[in-house]
Amino acid sequence: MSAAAALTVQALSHAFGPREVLQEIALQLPAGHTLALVGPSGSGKSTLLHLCAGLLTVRAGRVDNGFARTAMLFQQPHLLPWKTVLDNIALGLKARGLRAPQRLAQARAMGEAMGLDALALAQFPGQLSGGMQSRAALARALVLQPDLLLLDEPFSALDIGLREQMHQLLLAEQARRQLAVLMITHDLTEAVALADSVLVLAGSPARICWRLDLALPALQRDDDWVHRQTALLLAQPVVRAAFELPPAKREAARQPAADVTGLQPGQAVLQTPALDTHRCEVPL
Ligand SMILES: Nc1ncnc2c1ncn2[C@@H]1O[C@H](COP(=O)(O)OP(=O)(O)OP(=O)(O)O)[C@@H](O)[C@H]1O
Repeated sequence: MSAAAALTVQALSHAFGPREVLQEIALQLPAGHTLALVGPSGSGKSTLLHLCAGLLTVRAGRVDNGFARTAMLFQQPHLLPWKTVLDNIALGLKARGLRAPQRLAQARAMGEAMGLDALALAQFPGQLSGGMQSRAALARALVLQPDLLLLDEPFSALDIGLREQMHQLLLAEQARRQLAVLMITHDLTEAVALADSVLVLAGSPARICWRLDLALPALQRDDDWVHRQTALLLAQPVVRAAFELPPAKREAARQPAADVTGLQPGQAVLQTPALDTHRCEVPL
């Protein structure tokens, strides 16, 4: 992977038949960064992720994926029920042409790093809890040493404790190497906990209507910080309108809009420079 590797999306629009879903989307995701896509149901988050993954054909605009290896995690773990957990994790390595002893050793090491012990690795997916299956799915993706990880809400069905464990595993992997992550989530707190930038998609067709840039490294964020930033994000009228929420009543709505960048169609507006705010990098 070159130091300048990035996923770049420019002027991306998409329609399903006559229905326009996305309009003029632009984003850039460099190595080591995390971008979270949030927005109301049906706003086109999965469509955007699938266009980035090459699962849908780009018809208007551009998606340039400069990363050498991309992996994707879906809402469901999609493990093969007739293979052991270890074999599931090793599956992608077989496609890479690794010999059996090598791929099983790498799969075992990654499974263990994800908290799967020898017993769990020897079992079939149906014998594992949902949380263990999610760990296996994450191990199967990470064992391929991707430079870019696309996450389609893989943690949404997990309880709060398991979800936190998965976050820590992901952050540890990111700290180890320059893994870029593009994630969809319905959970604004999760987005603020993990992402360097949160992009809010809304409208019909959807555009990026708001961007929140968070300079504090994810590993240094504590619960108070995450909740404060989430409250500030949720207090923004544009974000509330995106989710069809009534106007905010809480104190957060009266606080200055720290750490947020509102994007009007065609222009970037830096609301209030704050310590944690990056310069807006969305090419419009
Ligand atoms: N293959 C398809 N054919 C036709 N319409 C589609 C297709 N896939 C998605 N859509 C429509 O495109 C719109 C955006 O869907 P998409 O799944 O991208 O939204 P989303 O923001 O990911 O939704 P959710 O948060 O509920 O998962 C929706 O109206 C959906 O019905």
